[in-house]
Amino acid sequence: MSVPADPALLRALSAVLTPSGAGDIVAAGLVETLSREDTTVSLVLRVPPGEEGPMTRILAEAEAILAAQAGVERVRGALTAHRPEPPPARTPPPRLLTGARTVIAVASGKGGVGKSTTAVNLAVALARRDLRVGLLDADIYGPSLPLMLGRPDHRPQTLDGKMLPIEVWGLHAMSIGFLVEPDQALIWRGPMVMGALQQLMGDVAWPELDIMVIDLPPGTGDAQLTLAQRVSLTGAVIVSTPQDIALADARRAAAMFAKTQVPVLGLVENMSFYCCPNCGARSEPFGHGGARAEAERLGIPFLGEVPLLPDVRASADGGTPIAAAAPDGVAGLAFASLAAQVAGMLARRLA
Ligand SMILES: Nc1ncnc2c1ncn2[C@@H]1O[C@H](COP(=O)(O)OP(=O)(O)OP(=O)(O)O)[C@@H](O)[C@H]1O
Repeated sequence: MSVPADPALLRALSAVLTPSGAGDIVAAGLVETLSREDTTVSLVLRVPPGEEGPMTRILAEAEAILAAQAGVERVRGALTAHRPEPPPARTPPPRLLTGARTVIAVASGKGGVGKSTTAVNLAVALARRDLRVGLLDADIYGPSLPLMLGRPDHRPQTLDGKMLPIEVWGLHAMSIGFLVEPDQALIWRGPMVMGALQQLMGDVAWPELDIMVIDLPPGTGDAQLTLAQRVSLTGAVIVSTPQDIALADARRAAAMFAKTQVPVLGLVENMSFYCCPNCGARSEPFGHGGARAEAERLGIPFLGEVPLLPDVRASADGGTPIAAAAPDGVAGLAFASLAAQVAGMLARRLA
């Protein structure tokens, strides 16, 4: 059976430039089909009008790149004539959050893996690197940021019709949780979801920021896709626990970002191992190494392991993120390392 090829192959193809040299063939939409059957990969490239000559060379280049990928033994490449131009699309709605130089989404395929914990601590660790950092809790189904930041009862002030983000732990933060009563069940119907997200992004007086960290809702549904389309995401960090079931969901999240052409900055393994707070002994209740192996399989960076520590939960519940409460502890250092890698990957955009 033929299946869509994994995101690593698509990423490999993005090294091939278009005939004009402006952009790559993936971003330019020239990859018509990329599928895989066991060790055989099939590739069909679309020929833009008048580019038949250079596209033959580009197809050969793309075939050579695919043939060099792990697990690929045979590549079947073909060119196809250009499609008729689609009717002019309606003007797309304006992009949101344009005041941030970079925007990264923290995502998970599954709830409860520590996505919000990672987003908050990553944001705090980035702010500790003297970056101007925003944190947007877009997890409209279960906003946990107000509690994790120690401001469960905060209500935003407004200035000139826009809400002011809260300033806490060196961050500028906003959450849907600041707008609804605590414990109020958030049951959103489709159009309301985008309305709420639009409000969080467009109706807030965000200052100029180096990095906006968005805590996405868990899963790979409409809210995540819409957000990826409305915000120019610089990249995504995927959080998983080591179990196979969480990793399968992480894989789905990676595929979603590949589909929306958002680069995945890497995979973080949360609750990776347990450190006994008394004796410091290490154990691995959920197994170990799964996320690293999965990252390798997907061809994305592995961004490190965050330990399962009672202090991480206690400090989140107590409103002081562990990256601020104990930056030199084992979890604080894990988040500092994550922040250093993310800042490194964004360095060109932040220079
Ligand atoms: N490394 C860790 N060590 C100990 N507790 C953790 C760790 N990471 C997360 N937790 C705890 O696990 C619970 C779930 O974490 P969190 O809310 O961050 O998950 P989530 O993936 O954002 O969930 P959802 O998206 O469903 O809200 C919280 O109580 C949090 O304090």
